[in-house]
Amino acid sequence: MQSSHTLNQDDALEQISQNVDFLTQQLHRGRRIGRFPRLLEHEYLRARNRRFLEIDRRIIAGGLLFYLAFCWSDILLGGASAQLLVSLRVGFAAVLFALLWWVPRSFLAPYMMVVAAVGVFAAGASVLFFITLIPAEMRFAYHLGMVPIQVFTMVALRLSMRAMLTVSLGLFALYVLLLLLQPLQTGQAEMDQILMVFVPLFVSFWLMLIGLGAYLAYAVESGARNDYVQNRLLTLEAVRLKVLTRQLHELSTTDSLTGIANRRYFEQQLDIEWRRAIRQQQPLALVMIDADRFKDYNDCYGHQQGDICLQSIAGVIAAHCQRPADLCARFGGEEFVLLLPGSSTADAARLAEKIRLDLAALQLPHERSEAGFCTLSAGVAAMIPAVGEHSDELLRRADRRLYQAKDKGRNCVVSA
Ligand SMILES: Nc1nc2c(ncn2[C@@H]2O[C@H](COP(=O)(O)OP(=O)(O)OP(=O)(O)O)[C@@H](O)[C@H]2O)c(=O)[nH]1
Repeated sequence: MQSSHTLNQDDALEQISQNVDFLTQQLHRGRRIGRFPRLLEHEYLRARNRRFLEIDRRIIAGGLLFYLAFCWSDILLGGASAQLLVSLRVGFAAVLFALLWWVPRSFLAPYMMVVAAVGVFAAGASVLFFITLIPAEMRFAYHLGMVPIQVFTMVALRLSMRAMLTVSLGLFALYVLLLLLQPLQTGQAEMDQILMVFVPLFVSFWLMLIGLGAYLAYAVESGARNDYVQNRLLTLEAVRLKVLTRQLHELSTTDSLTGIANRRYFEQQLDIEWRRAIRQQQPLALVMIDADRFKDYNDCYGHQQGDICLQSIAGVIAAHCQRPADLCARFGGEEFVLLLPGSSTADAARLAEKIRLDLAALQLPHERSEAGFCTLSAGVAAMIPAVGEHSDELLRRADRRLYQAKDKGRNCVVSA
């Protein structure tokens, strides 16, 4: 007989195995940063965003401070627009700081990577906008300002490859647009000659940086996805181990035929309760129960039917085992025990009598028994144990009374 609890555990193990197979497949698929199947992708993005929020809020704050530090260049190079540039820079940084610190984390978490990508894009776009405001001969310096922004996008933020490429190519496109709309010429021949060399070099340098960034983002993202799956597998293995340990514990303490505790577990509990009874000087009661004429039952109805009968008897006994400390167990063969901490002999005898009557009420046919149906005999004993006494004494007393019950003609409870 398998308990529903065991079935649930088997279901849980089956579910774990399916999940392990599914995740292992993800590890072995060809494309390393392709999206996971829908649900897993959703969970991955949630976990990634949570980590991103924890780690990268400080990095973004550092980036913003770095961005703010360039107020000095606005003042030095901005000419008539210096004040405007500083105000725009400080205002922009303040808005992002406020967003990072005052918007609740729980609200920001799902969008953190998008916020970071939009933030860095806006920072880059602001620098490009500043270029349009400063004197022509100083502009090239601000072109160089795009380098730290690109590096920050690539390295510090650890954006997904898609986000990194979107931000980088977006800024690059804006830069090209700016070059088309606002030629670099300063009107100074020597300066313009240098810029003619500088700009193509800068453009190709930037494109190379984006290529390198894409490769880095690919490596980081595929590693992160791999780690995520490996971590999920480790968690599943830990859960599997827990379920198996619990199952092993149940197997070693449960009687496989009846589903109630086995003798080994009973003996452990008897030892524990015996010592507790000594400490607390409380009574400990034991009922030994034996099916009557069970050899005849087997001979008459077959061993299989005998097993079913033993399950019914165990069911009746278990139904009366209601207090948390009460324990019923199969002692062996057709013999059962009931351990009742805190119960007196009279209490335990009353309970044993109820069990006897309940089994009789089932009227399980047994043509070779005196009653014509299945019955049981029980011996009851209770003790307030003293230091130095052994729990075997309680077992002996209950067993002796069980024999007395058999001698009295069976189908009865003896408690004195
Ligand atoms: N079907 C079945 N029978 C069992 C199991 N364990 C023990 N038995 C049988 O239970 C019977 C016990 O017989 P006995 O010890 O002679 O006692 P009894 O026939 O019940 O007679 P009394 O105890 O004197 O009433 C034996 O025939 C065992 O084979 C079991 O798991 N399943």
